Amino acid sequence: MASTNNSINNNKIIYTSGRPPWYDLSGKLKNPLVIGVCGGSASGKTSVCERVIANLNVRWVVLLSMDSFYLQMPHDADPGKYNFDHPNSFDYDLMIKTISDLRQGKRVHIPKYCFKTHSRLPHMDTVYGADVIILEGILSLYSKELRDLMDIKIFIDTDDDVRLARRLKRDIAERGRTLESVILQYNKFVKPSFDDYILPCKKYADIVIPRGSDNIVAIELLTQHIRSKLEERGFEQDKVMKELTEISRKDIPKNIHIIEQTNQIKAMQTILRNQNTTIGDFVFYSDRLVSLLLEEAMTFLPFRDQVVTTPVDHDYHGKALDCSVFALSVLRGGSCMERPLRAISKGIQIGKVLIQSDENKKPHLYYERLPDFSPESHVLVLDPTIASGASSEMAVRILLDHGVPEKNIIFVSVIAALRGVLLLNYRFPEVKIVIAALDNELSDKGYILPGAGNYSNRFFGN
Ligand SMILES: Nc1ncnc2c1ncn2[C@@H]1O[C@H](COP(=O)(O)OP(=O)(O)O)[C@@H](O)[C@H]1O
Ligand SMILES: Nc1ccn([C@@H]2O[C@H](COP(=O)(O)O)[C@@H](O)[C@H]2O)c(=O)n1
Repeated sequence: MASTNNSINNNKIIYTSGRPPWYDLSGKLKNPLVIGVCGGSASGKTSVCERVIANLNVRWVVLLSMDSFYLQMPHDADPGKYNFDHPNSFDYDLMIKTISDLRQGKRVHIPKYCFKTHSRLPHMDTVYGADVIILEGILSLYSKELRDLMDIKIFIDTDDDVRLARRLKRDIAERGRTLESVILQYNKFVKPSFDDYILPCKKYADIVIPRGSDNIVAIELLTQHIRSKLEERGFEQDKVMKELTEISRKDIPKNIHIIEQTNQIKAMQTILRNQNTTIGDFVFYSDRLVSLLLEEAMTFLPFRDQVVTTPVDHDYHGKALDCSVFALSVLRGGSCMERPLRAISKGIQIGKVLIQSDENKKPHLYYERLPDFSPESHVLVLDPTIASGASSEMAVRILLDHGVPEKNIIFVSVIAALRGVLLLNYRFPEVKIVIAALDNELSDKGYILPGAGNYSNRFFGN
């Protein structure tokens, strides 16, 4: 598989093209489309999936490989005598649970597998739901329970000789094998298991694609079919984007709050946006502006009435904070906002997530450390910029996954691009978004324009 992104466990990659929106315009969870792609080893399953994903141009696709679900080979087993092509080599229970959880929009942990050591790696990948979930693997259509979770079942039918030739090349180059070992394994296990278990799965397929990724016509037809199935389910990305771009600055939805553009606020922004501003000044004015933003954000927290007695023995009818408040810092940018937050909110617990975009500007979760959220928690999300809105969506989704209600989330950002912030609001209409500035443009490279450049680089000086 081409390494367009993500986590590489030696040769196989869990491809997650972007992250999910999960919700329709009314905030309801959408049903993702689950596709199973089966076929012999090196038939081109992964290559076909990649082509379909590229053609589809849907934002949220998860491509899982059955290889991630190989059971641990017994310690005393000889890899040369072990049948990796038998159904018993796979953890079907985990596969079924994973696909079923993903269908429900739940977060899942996917094991990583190493073909060189024939074992699971200690770390897992965290994957969130998607519009389209694809499971590819030699026996992905073998289990009825798994098939029942699939909306479209595909079999890639590539000539045996072609597959063997490709496998030889790949296994020697990428999986640390010798010519002899590949041929031995092929004759002893791969070919017999193909005949006994894999080929019989063809009868379950809705679509059979001869010649794998060479079959451009079949791939195009499949893409169109998936598109129409997605439309039936209410995934209308193009329409949504068009509607969003038609929203004018005057019709900004009520949960997007831009702080009052006083001269003082404009002056701070001017310093932050100026390319000649020194790091010292950038940090100073960032702290100042973020403090004001956070104060404004906190006005959305629930308060209760409280009466206190003043030192001159009079009652004062005041207010007290009426909830537990946490913060979620979206690293690295969010760390620029932590100091002013700690100065305002004594002892606040700050969770951290590291979300980084790949070369296709798709966000991926690399790290999370979270406090114990509850349905009563209110959370301030700290991220100084909202560009495309994709990583912001992911941060919100993580909170929802941990039981924080959407209405209890307040997203605090210094500068947001119009499109990104509208998209975030579209996905999560109840999240309050508090920003200091709303910029009109987003460049092809994903930079907010006019923007302030890379916020954390300017803050930390690198
Ligand atoms: N149409 C093709 N022409 C040439 N090589 C291909 C083609 N499709 C796949 N390959 C190569 O064959 C190997 C296996 O392809 P892959 O798509 O990973 O198959 P699978 O997922 O079924 O094992 C890879 O090294 C890939 O680059
Ligand atoms: N430790 C392992 C595990 C699996 N295999 C072989 O991988 C093939 C499945 O992967 P594809 O990408 O080709 O679908 C399967 O045929 C196993 O023989 C292995 O060699 N070693």
